[in-house]
Amino acid sequence: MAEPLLEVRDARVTIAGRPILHGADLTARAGELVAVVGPNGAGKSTLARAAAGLQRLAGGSVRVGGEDLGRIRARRLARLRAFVPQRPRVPEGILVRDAVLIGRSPHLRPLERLSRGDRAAAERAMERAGVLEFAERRLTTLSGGELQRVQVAVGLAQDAPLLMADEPTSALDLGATAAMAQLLRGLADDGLAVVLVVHDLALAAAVADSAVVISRGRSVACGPPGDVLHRERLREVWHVGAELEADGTGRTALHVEWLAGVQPSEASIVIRP
Ligand SMILES: Nc1ncnc2c1ncn2[C@@H]1O[C@H](COP(=O)(O)OP(=O)(O)OP(=O)(O)O)[C@@H](O)[C@H]1O
Repeated sequence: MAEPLLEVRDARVTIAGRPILHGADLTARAGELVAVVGPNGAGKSTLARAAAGLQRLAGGSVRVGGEDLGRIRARRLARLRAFVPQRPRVPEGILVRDAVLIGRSPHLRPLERLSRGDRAAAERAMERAGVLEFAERRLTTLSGGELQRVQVAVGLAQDAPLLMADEPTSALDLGATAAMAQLLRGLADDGLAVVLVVHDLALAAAVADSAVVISRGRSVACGPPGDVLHRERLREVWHVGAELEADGTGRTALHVEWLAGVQPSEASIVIRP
């Protein structure tokens, strides 16, 4: 089996004195799409940020391309992995095309100008993410869903063998979600290692080779989505009666007992008055 492009072992993260991750594992190989799933606040984004080198570890290890993350310099790390954040910072006045071109910066030497090849790579990334039509718009004028797709284009422009995307479909409509699913699956089929943090379990089951379930700061299961996202686990981790159905052709459904009455003490989301 190919060496993992990403290997996170027993990751521990403490924020403001509070343990947020206490034992999370995540492995992704070239050609593989790994979905990271779990309830709100479980630690998925923290795990993805730690795996991307954007969150300091209090324990455990992250290896990217077989090397310890702490030993990889920033510019080289940016050529090895692209990270599409859940909540990107949107600078005033920047055009979409220029934002995507920033994705090329890890490939430039200091003060080196963008080449024709860089511009072509940015155009390809915009085309693949379906954002060419917004190329001349300012980032601040985009809708939430349009902006998410632009963020994916920025990540693609990096041309890194490992792409991590934190909930890139959360603001997308059904058609745009399907297009994103196809794009991410296509990237994995092209040989990238893709890590997708996602809430939609039916989507995860349709596109992912494996799913890592995060619950209360730990990875509690890892394997083919159809195996790990069984009824008992959905009850145990999400506190809901639900069943995943997959026919093996990329068509999936999540049957949820929406009104079955979750005990308030069990609910992962508590709405306070
Ligand atoms: N900077 C921070 N300061 C304090 N707490 C934080 C900070 N960042 C994350 N947390 C807490 O860490 C926990 C895990 O957060 P994280 O964003 O990783 O969860 P998640 O699984 O991605 O959740 P969601 O599905 O809601 O996006 C949450 O309880 C969150 O409030």
